[in-house]
Amino acid sequence: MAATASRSTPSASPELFLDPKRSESTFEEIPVIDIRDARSSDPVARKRLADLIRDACINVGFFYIQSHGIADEVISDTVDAAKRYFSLPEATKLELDVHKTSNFKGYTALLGENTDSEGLGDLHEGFDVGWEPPIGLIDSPEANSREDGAMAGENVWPQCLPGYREAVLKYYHQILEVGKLLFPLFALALDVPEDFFDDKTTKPAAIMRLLHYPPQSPTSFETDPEGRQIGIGAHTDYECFTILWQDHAGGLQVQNMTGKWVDAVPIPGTFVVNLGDQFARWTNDVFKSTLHRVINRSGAERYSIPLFFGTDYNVLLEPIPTCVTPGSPSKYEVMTAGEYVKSRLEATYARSLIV
Ligand SMILES: O=C(O)CCC(=O)C(=O)O
Ligand SMILES: [Fe+2]
Repeated sequence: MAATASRSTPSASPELFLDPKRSESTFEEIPVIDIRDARSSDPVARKRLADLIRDACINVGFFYIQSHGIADEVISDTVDAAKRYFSLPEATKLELDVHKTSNFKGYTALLGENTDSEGLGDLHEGFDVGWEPPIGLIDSPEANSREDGAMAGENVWPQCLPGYREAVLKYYHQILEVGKLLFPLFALALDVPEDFFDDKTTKPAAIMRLLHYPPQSPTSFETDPEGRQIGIGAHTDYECFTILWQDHAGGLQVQNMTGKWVDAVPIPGTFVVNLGDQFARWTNDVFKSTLHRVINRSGAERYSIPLFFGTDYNVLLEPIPTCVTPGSPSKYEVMTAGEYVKSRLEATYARSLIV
């Protein structure tokens, strides 16, 4: 179908989303978007912001956000917590081995994941956390009404690190609020009502990971000259979108349509946002779930914290009406978000070369 709508003059027409040019995107840079207007009640300002987000989602699948409102101290306390945890003896960390839980929470050792099916294991270790009420709010209505289906289960926490759980949950809940600000903007960007995701995101299905990447040593290139053992192998994320904090080490790369790896260089004061496969499913591939990887060649330890936002786990991943037309029919089998995420996690861990 021919598409004539210009991205700078958005319309409600589905043709806007079906512009063939969007799949030829050869971006060289990742846009930086100031999201201060996400908190504005001015519809014009919100629409302007949504238009910038739409452009990034259709052409790149990645963007940086600035003016997000999270204090540096909240971030640094969490990074310190991560450093303390990853410095523990391996045996202590393995007490919380992710394989001991049914919902993939806790510790993943170095090479414990193989994100790229062609890879030889990922050179990172991680600690996974799911939603739980903020400290002191055990009886929150959200906690009492959760139906997490395939992904149900509690977090696990190291008992030997005072303050760890507090720091991690404080960051988790603040970044969750940033995610909640973005969902209505994604809806606006898709020409559906701003509240489109409201009833689908009542119990945020949000997994957060603390990640530690040791520097990639020359030896790993000797044993793996083809570079199949890197920080995290080339992959797309599983949920709707990810908000990622990364330190100054660098190493995150994003692939454009020509196959070129573009560096997502660390920009102080920003988070990286990238779209995942649930959004590709919701939007019938109008929003790009872009391939990315990490190679830590900085010579220093690298730390990062992605938080993956999905819809509630019991919500069906069904294509958004503006993204489906007779000429562009729905591509994906409908399933719940929980079933989808669990199947992807199972596949990633099943490829692991260690058990
Ligand atoms: O550590 C990073 O910068 C990216 C991590 C990532 O892509 C992931 O965990 O899915
Ligand atoms: Fe990722």
